[in-house]
Amino acid sequence: MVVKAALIESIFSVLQHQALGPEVVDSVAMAVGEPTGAKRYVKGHNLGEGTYGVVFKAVDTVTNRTVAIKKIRLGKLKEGVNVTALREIKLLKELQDPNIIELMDVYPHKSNLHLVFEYMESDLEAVIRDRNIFLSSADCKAYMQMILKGLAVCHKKWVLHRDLKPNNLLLGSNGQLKLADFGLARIFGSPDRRFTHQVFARWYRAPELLFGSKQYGPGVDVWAAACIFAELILRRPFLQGSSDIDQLGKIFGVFGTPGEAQWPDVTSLPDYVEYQYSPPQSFRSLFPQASEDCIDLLQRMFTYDPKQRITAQLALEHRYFRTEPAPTPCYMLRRPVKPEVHPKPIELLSPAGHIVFSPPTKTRRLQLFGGDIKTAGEASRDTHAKLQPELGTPIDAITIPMSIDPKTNLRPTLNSSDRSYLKRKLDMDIFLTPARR
Ligand SMILES: Nc1ncnc2c1ncn2[C@@H]1O[C@H](COP(=O)(O)OP(=O)(O)OP(=O)(O)O)[C@@H](O)[C@H]1O
Repeated sequence: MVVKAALIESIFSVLQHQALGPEVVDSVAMAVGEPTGAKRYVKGHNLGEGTYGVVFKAVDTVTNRTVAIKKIRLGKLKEGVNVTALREIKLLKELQDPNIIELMDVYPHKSNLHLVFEYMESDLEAVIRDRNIFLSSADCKAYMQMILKGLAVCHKKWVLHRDLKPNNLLLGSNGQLKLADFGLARIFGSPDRRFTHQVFARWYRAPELLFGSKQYGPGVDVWAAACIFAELILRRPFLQGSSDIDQLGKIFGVFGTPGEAQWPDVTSLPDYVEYQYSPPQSFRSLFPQASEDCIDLLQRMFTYDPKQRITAQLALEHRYFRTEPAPTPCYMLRRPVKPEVHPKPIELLSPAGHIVFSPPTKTRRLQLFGGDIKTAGEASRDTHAKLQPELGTPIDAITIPMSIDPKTNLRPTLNSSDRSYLKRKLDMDIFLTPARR
């Protein structure tokens, strides 16, 4: 690990005093002997932009490895410090595991902090969306096992990820899945510790969060993992609410409105409101192709009462992972078709006649402009229809229902007011509550 603990600690202590700016951070780096951080990497193209910063591809000239560098503005003195980066560094330092993204280096440059990660080829969302990939039950089992292994490690170290979703599950060239994007992660453990409930992209939010719980635990990550499990099986996001209230409505429409017997504390949650009674649907009807073991595990992960919801560790020990078929070895998992490998960029024609090129690596940011908005499923079908002759492979008979909210054409993520609320909240949290070691 190239990360210089001393450097990071120095940055932490400098930033914790808040009276100092980015120039001081640079001089701290010099003092601990790493003035050439930025010079070590040859910058490549942008890989994408997340809520907290731009990520670009680069080559490490010392090791010759390809890396991904996340550039995060440290912020001006009067704006306060961007604690997201600090949080991510601090937690990733403690979490080293084959199923968790490796933070290889950290360096300040100008007024930005750069986090250097191992480069990952793709993500689980690209797999789920790629209609050329048939996901067998052994493949789904392999992905779930890797997700739960990564989560179990986080929870064992008292870390909640709080932003699990398919595009935060990155895939290496050997098919290995790794949990990434720890910008919203938090230390948990103290029973009276109160957290913000504005975490997770809506479709992956546990019902206790939607009812405003501030004293939640690792069950929120298990619920999100269950949503991803269902998404792998169905090949579409499972519970696609268009607002928080609608999200709860979608959950209750599927699993039934919870009563006190099923979830004893539900009525005392801060934002609890009574919903009209809906009966539960049977898991068998929701997942007709799934095995009994698979359904049993899904049911345990989708348990309403967070206290009774299965833990990531116990989920890993569930018989689903011990019975046939065995999880596919990761190097045998099919990788999504990368747009770069096509002879020409993927084209999507908008109704108004504009040619819209898909982003080089990130189909999930797909947004059409001019005229009607297509669903991602329609766009994906168009894309494949165009590519089929070039690929030479017939799009087989598997019919995969693909639907993303047709109104927005996008997966919901945190909105800007959520983000500024979070930023204020997290700024306070990190300086007021020392992390558990
Ligand atoms: N280690 C990595 N290797 C390759 N690409 C990466 C890596 N880390 C991030 N990326 C890519 O960089 C882009 C931005 O990632 P980032 O984690 O900052 O945000 P995000 O997950 O896309 O969005 P959000 O912040 O809203 O969750 C994404 O396209 C992501 O796939």
